[in-house]
Amino acid sequence: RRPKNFPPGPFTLPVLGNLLHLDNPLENLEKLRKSYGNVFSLFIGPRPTVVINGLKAMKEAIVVKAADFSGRPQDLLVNVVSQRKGVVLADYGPSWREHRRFALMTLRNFGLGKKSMEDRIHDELQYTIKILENSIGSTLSPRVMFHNTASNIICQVLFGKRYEYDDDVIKTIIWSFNELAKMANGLWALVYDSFPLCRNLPLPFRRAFKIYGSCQDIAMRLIDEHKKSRVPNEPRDFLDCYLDELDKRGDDGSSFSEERLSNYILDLRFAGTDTTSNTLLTGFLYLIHHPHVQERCQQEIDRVLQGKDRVSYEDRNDMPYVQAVTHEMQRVANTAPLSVFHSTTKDTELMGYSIPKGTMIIQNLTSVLKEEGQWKFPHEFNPENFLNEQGDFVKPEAFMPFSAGPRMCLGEGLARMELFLITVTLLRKFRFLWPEDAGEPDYTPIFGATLSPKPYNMKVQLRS
Ligand code: HEM
Repeated sequence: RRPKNFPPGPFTLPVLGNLLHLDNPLENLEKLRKSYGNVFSLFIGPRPTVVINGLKAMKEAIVVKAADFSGRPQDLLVNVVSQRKGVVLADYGPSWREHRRFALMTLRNFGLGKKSMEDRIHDELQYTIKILENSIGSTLSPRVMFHNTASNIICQVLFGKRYEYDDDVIKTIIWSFNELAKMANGLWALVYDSFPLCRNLPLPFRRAFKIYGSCQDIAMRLIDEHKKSRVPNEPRDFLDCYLDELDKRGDDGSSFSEERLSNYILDLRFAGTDTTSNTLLTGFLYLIHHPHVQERCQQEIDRVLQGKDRVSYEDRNDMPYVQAVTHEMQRVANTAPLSVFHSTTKDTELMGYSIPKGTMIIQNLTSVLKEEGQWKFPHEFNPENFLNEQGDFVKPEAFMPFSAGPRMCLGEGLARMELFLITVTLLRKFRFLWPEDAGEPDYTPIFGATLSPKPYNMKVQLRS
């Protein structure tokens, strides 16, 4: 039963609630939005859930009433498996806040350290360039390449280390997180989430605990290695910074601990890899099929960089067109279409509806990134969405791929730097083409933990 003045929604089935509506989530949520408006409700099994659509309702919830809407559901399989620690799934409260603040400050300070964030990105790009150079004259599937680039950049930031793709550590982490993502979207997670009495039974969801445990063992080994080789107060990476912070805090009862660090680095590695790599993968698919956009970027890049040996993040201010393109790549990639689920922290209201404490909240970011009235060309790939009449770069309010408010993506700065530096470096050196025998491109995305394009191949040419 819907509580009094709860947002409207479709008829619910016993036990299943509205699960059948989530079969093809993005399409079905759009249909429901058309029937019930920008704020509607669903039952995921027995769990009441409110779906928020469109810029106006989204802002009211996550910006204006930020504190009311910034919780995370705490009793889903994924939370229990990750022990409600880390940062992505941690509930709104002092320990989440402390950890979030620490990560933001640490990531920002990397720009000032011996090896800046830009250096780390450029170092990794040398490997990407080598792969592309070796592929000239043949075709290449860019999925593994972009995934490896994004994974190694975040690993360099977190552990000061890069991994070859066949390294056992990274293979285990990738495999484990893929399995966990599949399980989180599958039937057994639903049984776990909906029927608490089943939780202690030896059912297949117990495998998730084992898989997460093996990742945590790897994280603990990395922490031990760092403890042996570190010089206090001379941090090489994020992990060293956290260990310095632990020294500083001592046993003051704060929420910082080695165990929490292991959850934390797994969270950051996970949140910072598929998101960036799938954005690049989709972005390059569109660039390949819009050669005039690729060429215009190359002209701007050549003009601004001239004899410079590499692009710096500062250069973006002189490249309005490239900026518009990287933002448009993100808008169409729509990599985290339903954000990360939120939860209400107290009884509250949204657009006149009453929403009780503990209600699960789904932010339909797709509905904002493609909202008619907010964009010049909501349904096509067109960098003009980010350019004004004078050709200056402008960012509309509805550009929300990182969400907004206090839970907004913590890696936004790093992700934006990566997208700009990688796109410019690769477009400066190469031309990307569609293989003649590849048929028509299929832009239909695959829905998973993040949205990704279907696998595709590309051809690479060296620019003279
Ligand atoms: C194009 C790349 C990326 C996109 C589109 C993206 C998108 C998002 C979105 C939509 C959220 C949920 C915000 C909310 O709940 O309201 C999020 C959260 C988060 N992201 Fe990202 N992200 C990207 C890259 C990264 C990177 C590189 C990192 C690593 C440093 C990262 C770390 C995080 C963390 C830690 C959170 C949880 C924040 C919290 O709960 O306080 N993300 N991201």
